[in-house]
Amino acid sequence: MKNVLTIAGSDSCGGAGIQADLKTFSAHGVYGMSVITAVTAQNTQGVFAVEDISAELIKKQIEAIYDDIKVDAVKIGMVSKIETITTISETLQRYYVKNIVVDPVMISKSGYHLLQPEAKTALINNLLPLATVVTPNLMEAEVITGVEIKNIENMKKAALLIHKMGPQYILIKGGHLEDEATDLLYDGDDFYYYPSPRIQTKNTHGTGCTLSSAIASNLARGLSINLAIEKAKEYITIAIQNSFSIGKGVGPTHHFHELYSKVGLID
Ligand SMILES: Nc1ncnc2c1ncn2[C@@H]1O[C@H](COP(=O)(O)OP(=O)(O)O)[C@@H](O)[C@H]1O
Ligand SMILES: Cc1ncc(COP(=O)(O)OP(=O)(O)O)c(N)n1
Repeated sequence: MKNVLTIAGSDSCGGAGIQADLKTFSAHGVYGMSVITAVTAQNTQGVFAVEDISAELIKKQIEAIYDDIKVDAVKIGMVSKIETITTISETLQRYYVKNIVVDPVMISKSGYHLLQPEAKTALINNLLPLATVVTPNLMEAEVITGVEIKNIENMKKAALLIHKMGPQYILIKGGHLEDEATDLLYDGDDFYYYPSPRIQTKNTHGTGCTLSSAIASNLARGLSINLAIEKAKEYITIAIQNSFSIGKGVGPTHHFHELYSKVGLID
C-alpha cells in the first residue's frame, strides 16, 4: 500500500479541499492521510467563514505522521497565511520529503480569498522551491508571474517564469481557457499538452483539488511525471463528466472506485 498525505483546508460540503483529496486517494487505491490547515464553512454557493489552525498544531500534525509513517507523496493545497506556509516549509524540509505536489490555491470559484493576498510572496518563496510539480490555474499563474494569460502561448511564457522560481515541473491548468480545457506541462526543457474538450457543466467544484491529488496518488504509485499527469487528466475528465448537482450552486465531481476501475484508469 502506498501512503499519500494532503496538507490542506477542510471544505464542509465535501467537494474540494481535504475531503476531495481523500476521496481521490481512495479512488486511486492509495492510503490517504491529512494535515488540516484551516476549517472553512462552505457549500456549493460559497465560502462563509474560515478559521485557521494554529501553526503549532499544523507542525504537530506533520510531525505525528512523518515520525511514524512512510509517506510516498504529499499534496499541499489551501495554506491561508504566512505563518502556515513557513511552518509547512520548515517542517517538511526536516524530513527530506519527496514527491511534493503544490496546488497554489488562492481564490475559490465563488470569489473568497483562501490565501491571504499578503501571503503570496511567502508561498512563492517557501513552497514553490520544494515542489516536484506546481499546479496553478490561469488566474494563479497570472498572480505568480504578472503575465496576463488568455491562451497557450501566454501559458508557456508563465511556465518559463515559474520554472525559475524553483519547482521541478510546472503544470498550468487550462480549465478556465475559453475553448478546450488544455493543461500545459513544462519540465525545464520541453512543453507537453494534456487536452480535453470542454465539458458543459456548472458542477466543477473541487476540480483543481482533485487533479492535484490524483497526480500525487500516481507519483506515489511510481508513475513517471508525464504518465502521472496523463492519468490524472483522464481521471478529472471522467470525474467532471459524472459531476452532479447537490445544493443550489456549483456541484462536486464524482469519485467512485468502480467507475474508474471499469475504464482502466487504476488497477
Ligand atoms: N469544463 C471543463 N471541461 C473539461 N475539463 C475541465 C473543465 N473545467 C476544468 N477542467 C479540468 O480540470 C482540471 C482543473 O482545472 P481548473 O478548473 O483550471 O482548476 P481550478 O479548480 O484550480 O480552477 C484541469 O485538468 C482542467 O483542464
Ligand atoms: C478548503 C478548500 N480548499 C480549496 C478550495 C479550492 O478548490 P478548487 O479545486 O480550486 O475548487 P473551487 O473552489 O475553485 O471550486 C476550496 N474551495 N476549499
